[in-house]
Amino acid sequence: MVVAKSWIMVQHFEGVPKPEDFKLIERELPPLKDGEVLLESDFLSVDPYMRPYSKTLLKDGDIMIGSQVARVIESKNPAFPVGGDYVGYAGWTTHFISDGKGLNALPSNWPDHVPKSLALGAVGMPGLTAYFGLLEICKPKEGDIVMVNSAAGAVGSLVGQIAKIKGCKVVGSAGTDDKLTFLKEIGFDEVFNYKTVSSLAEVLKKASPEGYDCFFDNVGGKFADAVLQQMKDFGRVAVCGAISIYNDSVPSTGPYIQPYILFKQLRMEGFLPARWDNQKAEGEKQLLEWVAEGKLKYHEHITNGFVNMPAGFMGMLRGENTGKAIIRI
Ligand SMILES: NC(=O)C1=CN([C@@H]2O[C@H](COP(=O)(O)OP(=O)(O)OC[C@H]3O[C@@H](n4cnc5c(N)ncnc54)[C@H](OP(=O)(O)O)[C@@H]3O)[C@@H](O)[C@H]2O)C=CC1
Ligand SMILES: CCCCCCCCC/C=C/C=O
Repeated sequence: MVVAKSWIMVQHFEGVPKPEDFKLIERELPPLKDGEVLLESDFLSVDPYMRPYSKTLLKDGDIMIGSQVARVIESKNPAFPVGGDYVGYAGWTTHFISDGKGLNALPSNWPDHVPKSLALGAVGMPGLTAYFGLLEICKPKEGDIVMVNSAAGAVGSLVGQIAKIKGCKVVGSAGTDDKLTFLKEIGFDEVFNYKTVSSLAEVLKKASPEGYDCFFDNVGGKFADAVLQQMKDFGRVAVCGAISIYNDSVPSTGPYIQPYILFKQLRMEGFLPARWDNQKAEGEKQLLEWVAEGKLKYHEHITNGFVNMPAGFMGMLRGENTGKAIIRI
């Protein structure tokens, strides 16, 4: 008999998620039926999408959405042997039963020295987001100038490095000076702390007086408004995220962006990595290769203990993470 611990969302978040919005529950899992497997989570992911997606995908009392790297500990399905590692989307839970649908095996050539938690980060959804979002939406060319915000995070830190691999100049922003040091270490050309600069417009102009060819936007809101005004003609904007407005209860209004898009003839496109599911294996292979060769550096912000998962999530939204925010059981 296995008892699964899970975190539920007690009530829909109002503004910034708070500790009282989460509750830890325990459930006894039933015996396995034929075709089923029992998995135990080793690493769980906390991601910004959980905040906006909770509004549409969850109702009060549901288990929080999310993914994990989990190990098969009992199997009644020969396709999923005991000991196998899979990425699952079972939510914030220590154990779960699956019929195998939606379980994704880690790439077969996963090197021993690469932590399996990277299947939730640099070689997982955030990695694929950076890879396809940058290459397919921004379409960077050698010599292009690329701006990325939330640059020290899971996606942004990879975007900057992939842009460098492609021969671009990369400008990145983050919310602490320690994060700026990290960005310089992984190869960013120009960096700034958006929380301490007196004018976003000025710092963006100083970092690249000629403007920007590509903008990989993780933040949205006023930050995006400032960058859009400094795009070069025919610039490409990948709308990846809008973390600066996910917690807004009332939608804010900003400058209307159509004139910048029109007169600079910009191309601006939102995207979700599932669009490239048919190329997922190729993306994972390239990311894993770059990681194994040391061309793509990764950093993980590990929170230990399932009991601390809400704290890890709220901390990530506040900017406590450098690199990918991970919960280790
Ligand atoms: N399109 C897609 O399919 C995907 C989109 N995303 C989006 O990409 C973005 C980054 O995600 P991810 O890399 O996983 O997360 P991060 O690892 O970057 O963590 C979130 C970071 O956001 C920054 N942040 C928080 N609040 C603000 C704010 N008000 N203004 C500016 N920055 C803020 C913090 O860093 P700092 O110290 O710099 O403030 C924090 O560390 C998010 O918007 C997310 O929703 C992610 C994955 C897939
Ligand atoms: C049931 C869980 C759905 C998880 C979807 C993950 C896709 C991430 C897309 C992110 C968008 C913005 O952050």
